[in-house]
Amino acid sequence: MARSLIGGLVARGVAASDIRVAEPVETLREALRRDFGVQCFDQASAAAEGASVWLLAVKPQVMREVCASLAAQAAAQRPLAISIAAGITAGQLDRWLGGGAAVVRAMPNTPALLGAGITGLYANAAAAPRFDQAASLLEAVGPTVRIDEEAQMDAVTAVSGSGPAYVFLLAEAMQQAGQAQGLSAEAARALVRQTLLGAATMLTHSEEPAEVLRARVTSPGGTTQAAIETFEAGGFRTLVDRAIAAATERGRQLSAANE
Ligand SMILES: NC(=O)C1=CN([C@@H]2O[C@H](COP(=O)(O)OP(=O)(O)OC[C@H]3O[C@@H](n4cnc5c(N)ncnc54)[C@H](O)[C@@H]3O)[C@@H](O)[C@H]2O)C=CC1
Ligand SMILES: O=C(O)[C@@H]1CCC=N1
Repeated sequence: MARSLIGGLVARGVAASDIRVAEPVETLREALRRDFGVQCFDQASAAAEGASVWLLAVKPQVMREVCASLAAQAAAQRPLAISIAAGITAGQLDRWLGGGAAVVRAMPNTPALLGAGITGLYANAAAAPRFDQAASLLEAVGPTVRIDEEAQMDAVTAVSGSGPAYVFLLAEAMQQAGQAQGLSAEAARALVRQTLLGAATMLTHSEEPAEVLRARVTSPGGTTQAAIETFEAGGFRTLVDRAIAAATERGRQLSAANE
């Protein structure tokens, strides 16, 4: 995810020399330098030195350890700390950074790499005066949505953080189904990719809700109706509801498991 954000920021004119990245894996550091020209370090403390904004992009399971390694610098530098980790709360981040930290929880998604991401943002009280700074950083890779109730960040994660994977799953399933009906892999892939792009473009350019756009494709007694009835009879909406609820719950579990 950090790679997507770095790519998006650099593509949108942020000076690569202003971005300092911590990455313990040498081959990944080399790739970041080569691809984006950013400064790379093997320790978080080295990357954070002198920086007024920290973007914490490690796995939830290692966030505590990384924050602890930065606590002394957090007390001295008083940075704006932005975490993109699923589940980990602002209270946990604040505590692990030593207390009194300005913390923003951000939940971006991987289309950020193309400037087509969307990010949910929640700020704790200490970060509220610096909210715009966090928003403008993430806006380099797509629009942002301010979330006032922190508990809702798990739902943001479930809908838009994980969301691209649901679309890719749909693409995989449609492609396989097209091939099962006799299309070549190449033809099925081309048809599915452009169909998803076209539908997503209509969703973003139209004032009409998804429901109306769907109805317009669905001729009475036609092919779409046959497919939609099959989806509905198979419990499609319930399945999506259960999947998003499971992802939301996993966010809560990630917080509790890393307490
Ligand atoms: N993948 C996604 O679509 C999204 C991920 N996130 C969040 O982003 C975070 C990272 O997830 P991914 O990018 O998927 O994982 P990843 O495993 O691809 O990236 C994590 C990176 O952190 C590095 N790392 C490990 N220990 C480190 C340390 N001590 N200091 C600095 N870097 C260290 C790893 O070498 C790795 O390159 C997670 O907290 C996840 O919840 C948030 C939104 C979307
Ligand atoms: O799967 C995950 O936990 C992360 C958070 C949102 C997308 N990827």
